[in-house]
Order: sequence, then structure tokens, then C-alpha cells
Amino acid sequence: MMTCHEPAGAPPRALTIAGSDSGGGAGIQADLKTMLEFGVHGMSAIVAVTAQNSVGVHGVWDLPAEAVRGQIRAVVDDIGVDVVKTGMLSSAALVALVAGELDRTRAPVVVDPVGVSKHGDPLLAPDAVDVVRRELLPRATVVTPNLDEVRLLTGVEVHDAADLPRAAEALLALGPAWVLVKGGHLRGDAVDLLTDGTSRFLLRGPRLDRRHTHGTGCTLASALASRLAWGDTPEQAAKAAKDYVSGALAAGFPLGAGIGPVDHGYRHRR
Ligand SMILES: Nc1ncnc2c1ncn2[C@@H]1O[C@H](COP(=O)(O)OP(=O)(O)OP(=O)(O)O)[C@@H](O)[C@H]1O
Ligand SMILES: Cc1ncc(CO)c(N)n1
Repeated sequence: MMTCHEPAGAPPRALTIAGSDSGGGAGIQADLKTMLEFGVHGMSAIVAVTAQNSVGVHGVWDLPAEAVRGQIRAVVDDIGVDVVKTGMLSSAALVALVAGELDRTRAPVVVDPVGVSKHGDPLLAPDAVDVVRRELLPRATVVTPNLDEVRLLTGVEVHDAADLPRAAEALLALGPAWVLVKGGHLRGDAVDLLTDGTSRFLLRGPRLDRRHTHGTGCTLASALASRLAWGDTPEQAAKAAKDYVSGALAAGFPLGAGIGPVDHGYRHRR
């Protein structure tokens, strides 16, 4: 375990371990843009490269294990981290590697258990799901599944907001400290549930009828991670993250022929 000196006057340090989205709306690109907006120093360990645009994912290339390990250690062992966020981890071997590397830091970890892209393209191998369950989730400070990922990880089907507590309980049984179940795919209001099994907070936003939603999940998790790095409680961090993603989603714009990105920089354009 490395202990790092926190430099006086420097912003909090956030590391995203995730996949690259060439289209810039999701993945590492969304994470770093969001981290900048929240005033933290964003750093990255790229796990896989995707050739991706508004229409879909056209190719995926995993990085070699030593490249992923090397990036994480270069950051953790010298610069230090105040929070880690994980996103697309692609394969069973890379999930296991990342889970092991998390033991090198005591920083809080936000796990976005990315399963498929908005277009339905797979970003996690089927045999990696069980490794996420057994090795990654017990190390998570907060896990942020969408409803498809809830089903994949627990088998629980969420049909309406009343099912959210049952889904959260099934996830908590897998070992994370907190769960933020995202109800973005529900009908009606966009309701998310944050709970540690004792406290329960409903985050409710009006459903925005927007086509350009690429990157909502990565953006929410990175905003949450950034606020944790500043010392917010999970409740404060989740509320700030929900506000930011709602604003970015309301300002999403058309790029390409398909689903455009949320606007990470909307606060500079209004
Ligand atoms: N149409 C919408 N209107 C308002 N809020 C939304 C909408 N869609 C998603 N959200 C919110 O955006 C956040 C991300 O949720 P979502 O369910 O879209 O994640 P996701 O499916 O993991 O995203 P991604 O497809 O980028 O992986 C949540 O806070 C959710 O409530
Ligand atoms: C690289 C990457 N990570 C996450 C997502 C989430 O949808 C995506 N589309 N691409």
C-alpha cells in the first residue's frame, strides 16, 4: 500500500479506469470533461479503446494487462488519488486486475458497472459479470448500475420506482457500501435511489424528452466521484451529480447521424 502526500493548494485527484470513446460523449472522455467541470485533477488508466460514434460501437480493443496495470501504478504510486472511478472494464481478466489494483489505495471507489452501450453494443464479456460481482463490488464505495445492469448482476427486474428498494438490497448483498440505482430507463420521472441499507435517498428529476443522451451514466458516476474527492457525503455527492447530469442532458446536442452527446460544458454556454 502506497501512502501519498497530499500537496497543499492542489485540487483533489481523481482517477478514471475505463474505456475510451472516440466520439467523446462517454467513457474516459466524458469522465475527464466532468472532472474538469467539478474542479478536480482528472487522470486516466485506459482499459480498452473503442471505435465509437453516434451510431454505435464499431470496434473494441482491450489493452494488454501490463499496460492497464502500468497506468494505474504510475498514477497511484507517485501522484496519489483521492477518488477512483471505474467504467468499461471489458474482460474478466481486466476486471480482476483492476479489482486487485484497487487494494493499493484507500481512496473511495465509484464503480459504474458498464455492461452495454446505449446502442446495445456489449462492453463487458459475459464471463466477466461474475468477476464484477465477486471481486469488484465488494471494493466499491458506491456502485451505480442502470436497470439493465441491475438485472445482469442480481436477476432483479425493475418495472417501476416501487421496485428500486428491492434492487438496491440485492446489490448491497454483493458488498458495496452504497448503491445508486439509476432509474433513467423507467417511464415517468427519472428517479434514482441511493442507499447504504440504513439511509435511503430518492433523487427525482423530471423526465427530459431528449434524443441526445450519450454519456449520461459515465457523467453521473464521474460527477459523484469528483464530489466525493472534495469530501462530500455520498448523499451530497449524488445530489450534485444528478443536478449536473440533468443540466448536461437538457443541453444535449445533435452530432452525427444517431444519438448525440450530453453537453458537459453546458454551464459555459448558458
Ligand atoms: N430522459 C431522462 N431525463 C432525465 N434524466 C435522465 C434521463 N435519462 C437518464 N436520466 C438520468 O441520467 C442518469 C444516468 O442514468 P441512465 O439510466 O441513463 O444511465 P446509463 O444507462 O448507465 O447511461 P449510459 O447509457 O450512458 O451508460 C440518472 O441520474 C438518470 O436518472
Ligand atoms: C467506452 C465507453 N464506456 C462507457 C459507455 C457507456 O455507455 C460507452 N458507450 N463507451
